Amino acid sequence: MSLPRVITDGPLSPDLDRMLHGHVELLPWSAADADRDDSVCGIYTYGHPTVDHQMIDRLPNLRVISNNGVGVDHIDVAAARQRNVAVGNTPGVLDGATADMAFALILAAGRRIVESDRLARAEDFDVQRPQVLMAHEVHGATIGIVGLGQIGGQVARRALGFDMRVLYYNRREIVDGDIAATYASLDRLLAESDYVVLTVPLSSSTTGMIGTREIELMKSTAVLVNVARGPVVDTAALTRALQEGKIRGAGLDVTDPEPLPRDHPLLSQSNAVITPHLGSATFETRRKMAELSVENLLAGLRGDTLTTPVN
Ligand SMILES: O=CC(=O)O
Repeated sequence: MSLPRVITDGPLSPDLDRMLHGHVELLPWSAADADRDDSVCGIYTYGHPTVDHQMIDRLPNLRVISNNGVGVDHIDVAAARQRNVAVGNTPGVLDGATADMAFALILAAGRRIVESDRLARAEDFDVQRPQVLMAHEVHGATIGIVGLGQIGGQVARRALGFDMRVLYYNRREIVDGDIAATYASLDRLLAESDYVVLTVPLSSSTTGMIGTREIELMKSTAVLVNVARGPVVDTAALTRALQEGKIRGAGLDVTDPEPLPRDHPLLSQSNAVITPHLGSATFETRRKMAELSVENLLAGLRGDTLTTPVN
């Protein structure tokens, strides 16, 4: 019996290869370039390849798009819905790892860890000078979480462990929430926070949410941390602000564009700590993401309800 055919952007991890073996026939992403392909029933997105309505239209027998990740800004979910194609993602399983990364960036940018590491390794480093690489404290500071969802909530829990005052901004205030966080307008949050952490999904309303005006509202000692999506921040405005010392630093797990071109000025800023989109990159979390996304894919191919459908 022939296996359902699924287009994917690989190479997939060995775990995923093992989980899919014997269940589906994998086709390379380039297979989607055909004018029309009646044989393809599924799309499995591993990185963040674009699935637009043209691609969906070229695959008339498509039943499911399963995304190995929570953000689905690269998938035209509305077009899929219109065609009755199920879309699945992996919410919940990566919140802790992504919040850990947010905190790693808070501490790294806040306490200048990367600069300190470079100094400790420098040829001419001899004795520690008293004023070298001074920073500001993380514990007891005010953190402003933009997007108190599942990941933002995990960031808040960690912040409370650091005795931080937690502000958050959402489109709507959370009533009866179980986290000791105070709702603030975005402007107030930006003005009062020492660490501003972005954990919102990318959408038309969050694209460019942090630009020149918003950065101007931030304290000159504040640090901006982005574990959401690069385009939530206006890269040119952030680069200028870091160059001019308008804010103290940035911790970025995501950038726009991603990756940054090798000659991008942001890469020369020592007050920016940049990691290449590794929020979920732990063995434990990636395993759970693989299991959930494969479960969604196989359910969709069978015509069953997905475990974690997008909306
Ligand atoms: O960026 C990571 C994800 O969307 O899961």
